[in-house]
Amino acid sequence: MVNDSKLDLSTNFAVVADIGGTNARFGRINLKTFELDRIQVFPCADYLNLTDALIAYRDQQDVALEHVAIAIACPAEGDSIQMTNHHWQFSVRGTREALGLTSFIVLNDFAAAAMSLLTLAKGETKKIGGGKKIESAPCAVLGAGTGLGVGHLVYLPNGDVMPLPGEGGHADWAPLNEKEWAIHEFLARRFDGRVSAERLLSGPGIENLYQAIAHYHDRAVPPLRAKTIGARALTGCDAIATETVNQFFASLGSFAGNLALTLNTRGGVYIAGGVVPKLLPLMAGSEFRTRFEQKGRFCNLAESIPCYVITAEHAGMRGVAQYLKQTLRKAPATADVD
Ligand SMILES: Nc1ncnc2c1ncn2[C@@H]1O[C@H](COP(=O)(O)OP(=O)(O)OP(=O)(O)O)[C@@H](O)[C@H]1O
Repeated sequence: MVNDSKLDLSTNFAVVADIGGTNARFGRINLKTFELDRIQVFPCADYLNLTDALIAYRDQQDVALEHVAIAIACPAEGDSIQMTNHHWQFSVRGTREALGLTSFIVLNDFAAAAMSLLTLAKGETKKIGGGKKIESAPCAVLGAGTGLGVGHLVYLPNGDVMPLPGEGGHADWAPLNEKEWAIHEFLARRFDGRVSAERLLSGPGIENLYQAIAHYHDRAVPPLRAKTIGARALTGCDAIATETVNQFFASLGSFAGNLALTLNTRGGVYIAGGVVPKLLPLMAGSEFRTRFEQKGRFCNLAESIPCYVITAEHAGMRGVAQYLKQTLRKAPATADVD
């Protein structure tokens, strides 16, 4: 997290954003009520840089750019920010000065996704399979979008929560059967000998999987966008697309189960990102949960941990707002922000 900031309890509104490799989502948060309004989504590809996108948002929504807090899909630890799956890069201080901002806070997008878990109402998640959530136990959140994001949320003894961002989407992918080894071999040739989980478990990953599975069956297929593959799988008109989505969910289950074991996430494993909600009708019949639980001597632990797909709108921006809420609460209080 980078905080170039004079945000305090006297502030009324902040602009918040959730910047992914494909979509930049903006909104305005009321810092007294924590309500989000003036929401607008821009394709990142339409803007040269973040500053231009922020200016377009300001002009189209008639909001003041004074306090800005963003979640972005890359490490956010120093002044220099470079997106992983898009060309935008900027200096935190340079952006604050160029836009004349009073405060500018930059979070990793999965730190925000982790904070968003605190805001989820009952109807905003869909449970996949069994297991029972233990309140205040660690949670994991992963999200397939342009990339594969990973974060965790832990509860501290003083009642605060701490989001733990990371780069878990870039951990090695582990094949588990003969077909997966063939997929691994195909993708290793494409990606310089190493296959990270993101190479399968993302929108571009679905496109890679489609080619790899066609190759496994000795079939020639055209390069298709993830959206088309997803649509074909949903209608059942393309057997390779159906197999691709099934493979996607099987590997997502294995990966989610690895996160559950790594941090003993008895608070649950949550699935964010734009891809899974679009393919949700195919998830229940997939191998997702079987593979989540297939953890050898620790299958009982995996079985006890629930999985949820986040179906809430704008969870990333809500996560940024939740982060601001916790930060402001800790500031020396002269006013009530709740
Ligand atoms: N119907 C669909 N089925 C499968 N994938 C889809 C579908 N529609 C869009 N996608 C893929 O979803 C991805 C974009 O997802 P999302 O909106 O979560 O991205 P993002 O938040 O900008 O990215 P990130 O945060 O991962 O950098 C694109 O790779 C796109 O190809």
